[in-house]
Amino acid sequence: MADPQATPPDVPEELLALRHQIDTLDRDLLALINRRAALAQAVGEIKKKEGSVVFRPEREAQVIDGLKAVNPGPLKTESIAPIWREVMSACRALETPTRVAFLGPAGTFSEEAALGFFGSSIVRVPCASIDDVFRTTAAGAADFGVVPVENSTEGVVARSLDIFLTTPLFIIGETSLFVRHNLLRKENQLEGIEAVVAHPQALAQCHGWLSAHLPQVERRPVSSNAEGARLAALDPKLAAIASARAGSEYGLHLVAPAIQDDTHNRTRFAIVTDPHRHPMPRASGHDCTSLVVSVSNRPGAVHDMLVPLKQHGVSMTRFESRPARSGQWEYYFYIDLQGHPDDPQVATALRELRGACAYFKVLGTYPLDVH
Ligand SMILES: C=C(O[C@@H]1C=C(C(=O)O)C=C[C@H]1O)C(=O)O
Repeated sequence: MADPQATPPDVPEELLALRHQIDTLDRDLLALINRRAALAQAVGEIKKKEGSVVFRPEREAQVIDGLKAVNPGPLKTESIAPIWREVMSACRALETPTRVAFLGPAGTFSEEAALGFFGSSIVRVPCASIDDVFRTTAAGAADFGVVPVENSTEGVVARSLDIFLTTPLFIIGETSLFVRHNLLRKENQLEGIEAVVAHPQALAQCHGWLSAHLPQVERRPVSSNAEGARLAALDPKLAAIASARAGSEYGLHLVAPAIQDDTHNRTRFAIVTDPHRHPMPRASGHDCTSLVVSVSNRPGAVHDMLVPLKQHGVSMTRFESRPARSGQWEYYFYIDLQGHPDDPQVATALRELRGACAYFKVLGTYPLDVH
């Protein structure tokens, strides 16, 4: 039998020499990464003694920011974050396992977001619904939960925002994903599809394509896109809308790629945890603080509430309203501010803003998503 490692006779000398150098460097890299891992283990021992938590999102953000600032190239700066996230994920796993809950089953965009944020050295805890992600994390069966909060085409994920009002969990990180929807099916053709099964958000995000290419076909909402893919694997008359990863997970053909109406379709996710088990991240230098507030129903109340932000030079990067369901045309406002409550200006602005609100809750403070 031929040796798979043997070099074919027609490979030029020059290429062989370069590959030899790469092999040598890879061994050096491996040795260096192992030295890094041993240091992380030592950090883990100190944390164990102190009884402090392992995952430090602000430190990980600083590590990535610091490397991006000194990257000499030719490696692209956007390649730094995914590489080091994986390295740090593997190092962190030597300190303690990180259990992460997300909307399952395997193959969802939520799972992809969890892997993108924590790296792949995690214990995956797939959940049946967004509510279940919050419940599982609050009950301590997962250390962190990953929940979608907004989509660039469809707007807010209402269920997540509503749960934020009452959950004891808080946000310690954010991450976002380009969402590419594909039509997946057991048979590699568009003919003979009886129903397209997907999460209602995905059906909405592909409305234009479905109307143009499958106008007569039923659109059947299911709990997640990956659940749709699972169902499509069982019934050849069904087609799913899901990620290419879900397609390979369930053995489906990619009948039509990238069918979302908006090619820049992005979803933003929040990373939540239990404040009794995890402290609020410290300032990383590039932070975001999320709040939910309400004001009394009187003219000028919303304006007055925002004045302290302007006065103290704090920028607002998001302002979202949701009905308070009181039947009185009252609203909750979801606000993202730039900065950390340890910044004196942010602290003062928050104190004054709180004074102007009927309801005020800090949902979390965390390092901005680093790419
Ligand atoms: C090693 C540490 O623990 C974890 C792993 C990190 C890393 O691999 O660089 C950074 C922060 C923590 O999430 C640390 O706190 O420094």
